[in-house]
Amino acid sequence: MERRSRPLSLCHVNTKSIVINRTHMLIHALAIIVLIHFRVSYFFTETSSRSKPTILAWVMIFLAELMLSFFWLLNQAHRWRPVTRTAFPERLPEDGKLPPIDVFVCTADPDKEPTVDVMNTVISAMALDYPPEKIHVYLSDDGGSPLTLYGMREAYDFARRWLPFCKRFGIKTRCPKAYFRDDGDDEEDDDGVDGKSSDEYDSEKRKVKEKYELFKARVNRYRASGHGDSCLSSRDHPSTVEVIRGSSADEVVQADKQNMPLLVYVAREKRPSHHHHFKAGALNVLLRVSGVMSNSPYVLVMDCDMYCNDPSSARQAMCFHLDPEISPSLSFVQFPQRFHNISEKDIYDGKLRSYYWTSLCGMDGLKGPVLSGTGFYIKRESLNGKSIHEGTDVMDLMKLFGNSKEFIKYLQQNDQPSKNIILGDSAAFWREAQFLASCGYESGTKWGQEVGFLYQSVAEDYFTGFTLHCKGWTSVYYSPLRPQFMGTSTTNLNDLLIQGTRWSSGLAEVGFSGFCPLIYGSLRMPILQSMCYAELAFFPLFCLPICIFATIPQICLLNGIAIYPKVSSTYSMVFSLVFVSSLCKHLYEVVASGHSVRAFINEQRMWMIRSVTSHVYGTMDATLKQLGMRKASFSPTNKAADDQQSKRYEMGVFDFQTSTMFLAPMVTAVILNAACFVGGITRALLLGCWDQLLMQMVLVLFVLVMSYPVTEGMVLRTDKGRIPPSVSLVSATLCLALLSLGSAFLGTE
Ligand SMILES: O=c1ccn([C@@H]2O[C@H](COP(=O)(O)OP(=O)(O)O[C@H]3O[C@H](CO)[C@@H](O)[C@H](O)[C@H]3O)[C@@H](O)[C@H]2O)c(=O)[nH]1
Ligand SMILES: [Mn+2]
Repeated sequence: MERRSRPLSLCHVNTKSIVINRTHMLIHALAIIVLIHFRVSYFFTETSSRSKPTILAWVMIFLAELMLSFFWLLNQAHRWRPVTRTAFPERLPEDGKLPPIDVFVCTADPDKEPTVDVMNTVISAMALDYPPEKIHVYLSDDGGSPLTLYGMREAYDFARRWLPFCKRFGIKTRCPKAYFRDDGDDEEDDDGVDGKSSDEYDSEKRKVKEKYELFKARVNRYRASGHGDSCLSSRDHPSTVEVIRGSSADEVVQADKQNMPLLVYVAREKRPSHHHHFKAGALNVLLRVSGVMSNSPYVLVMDCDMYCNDPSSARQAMCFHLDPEISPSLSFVQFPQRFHNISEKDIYDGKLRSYYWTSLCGMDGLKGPVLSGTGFYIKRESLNGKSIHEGTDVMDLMKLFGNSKEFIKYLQQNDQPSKNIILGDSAAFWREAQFLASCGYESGTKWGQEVGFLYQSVAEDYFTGFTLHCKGWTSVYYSPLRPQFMGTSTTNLNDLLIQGTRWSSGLAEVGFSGFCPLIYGSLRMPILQSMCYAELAFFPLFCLPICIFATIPQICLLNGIAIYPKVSSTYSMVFSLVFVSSLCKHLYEVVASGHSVRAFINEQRMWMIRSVTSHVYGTMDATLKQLGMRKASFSPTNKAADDQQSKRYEMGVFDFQTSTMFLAPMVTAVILNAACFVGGITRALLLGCWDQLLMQMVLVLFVLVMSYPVTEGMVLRTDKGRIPPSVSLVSATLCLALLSLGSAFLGTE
């Protein structure tokens, strides 16, 4: 009795953060009000310094300040009530009573996403610490590549060795690549060998390692033989659905089939004439195919670059999904994305610390975190768009879900999932599966609009989560000490900015659409929650104020136009307060989350770099899409590392091997700041106007110090990763043009 009453999970409100956050909010808000008062009153008082150009500069700076203040306000929503959680998997009911889970892994391109790595993800999912007959792993292969299918068969064979090994010795790192990579002593301590003699463990480990090497070699040989070449067919191929049963019958395997999770390969049909909607489209096909095979009530979604790092995530997620207190409205449990390939120095802020350490904990204290694409356990029912029960009219359901009677039959049996497993020996079944994976299946249905993962934005995760919250579903963020999922982060500037552009475009797309969180969201969810969504949707718009702050005060400085109060006036204190208080708050958050001052600097720097590059292009892309002048695109990030680039990354040296499109705005801004700084100092030395111009000089100096790696890449470095002189030249010309244009508008003389 006593056992039953103990909760499966606890939610702790982070009181200390709340006190600090709200106090800071109050002080900062007051300072902003004074600042606004200062700006507004300027426009209503006659002073000798008022000339048309000065007013123009002031208006621009004021607008930028208002935008920053608005973003700051949105940013406070997730700081209102941060929480953390604890789960108690040991209190779950016995295995027989646990619900089944379907695992979805997506891959798209065997060149950018090395097959062996994708299979590692698949194997780590098969090895989840959960009754194997209740785990069904589906891999969606958007590349339709024979190499991936071959890899799956090999992976299955290896898993027949690997799974019993993990179970027998209580291995925690069940992604073979990670396990053998961290072959050091720490790992063994961590993993323990569960009472088995270490000789036995060592010898088994050696054997398994041999098998793993063999598995890798076979896959790589297949690739080298050219069998896997699928460049041409990746956009044009029929559907394939296959239950993987392994190829080698002669192996002495330690596990019988009963102990292996179901493994299914799905390549949906792709034709140039049909839009395939990228990952969301792939996930929806998996929802349908799995719907007629296992139809588990819960689905774990994983990107192919993110493996299960701790096998207990399924049980931990169930602590929330089976908790009667929160379960009825709970749609998904989101685990953080952590990355295994981030260097000590993390120069590109690849950890996304502010998102995974601050924002999501904050949203968890409201209605729940944003859906973050990978590492989440979602209730299948919540993706149906409406509640379905046995009596629901079949014709109505067909309008929503398409014409598969089989699929609709299982849809209506949502409550008895485990009985549905068909290991498909009938031809009719396979025809149905192919039909569900065909590219024409969705036409005339509500897939992607109301049902499944939504197509509106290339940030399908964000948008799907948003509409779930709009419908009243909630979510939970759980970030235990040992990361449950480990992914591959982008580790060079080029990939990072391309990815950033896609994210910005996907987010801004929602912000600009009829689904704008501030309007559509605030009518359907608590205002604080909608502010959190708006913060993300408008995040790319930081490019507007930052581009102004990177140029206007500088051009004004060069032309002797003061846009900040005199240092001797009290207002200057208020401006300094706003500046320093936001920096201090950020620094505090970085340090309080266990990170270094260097991380703080990296975050500031990357925020500036992104604001003048990927945010700008993302915003433009979203605007053009909104105007119907551009189509959506999703180029998967490159997961195969380049040696030279990796070396530079490890050393903490920026790699500027990226397109001029990304480099030019950065370099132009730095040259402009440097030139105006020199010009401003000279002016002050000659004319002695320090009092008026000092604050501007400090701002410019701050920009220059933060962007030191750009200056270094331009002037001091000679390696391949430097900024090419041609780009510097183009940027210098751009800078000259900007200066003359700016001075023509703003110059007083
Ligand atoms: O047409 C496509 C394109 C991509 N993918 C898969 O989508 C996943 C994510 O792609 P990736 O290149 O790794 O992009 P990231 O920018 O790293 O992904 C982040 O951003 C995406 C939204 O832009 C989210 O879907 C992801 O979960 C999130 O990790 C990968 O498994 C891909 O194989 C497909 O299945 N089909
Ligand atoms: Mn990824």
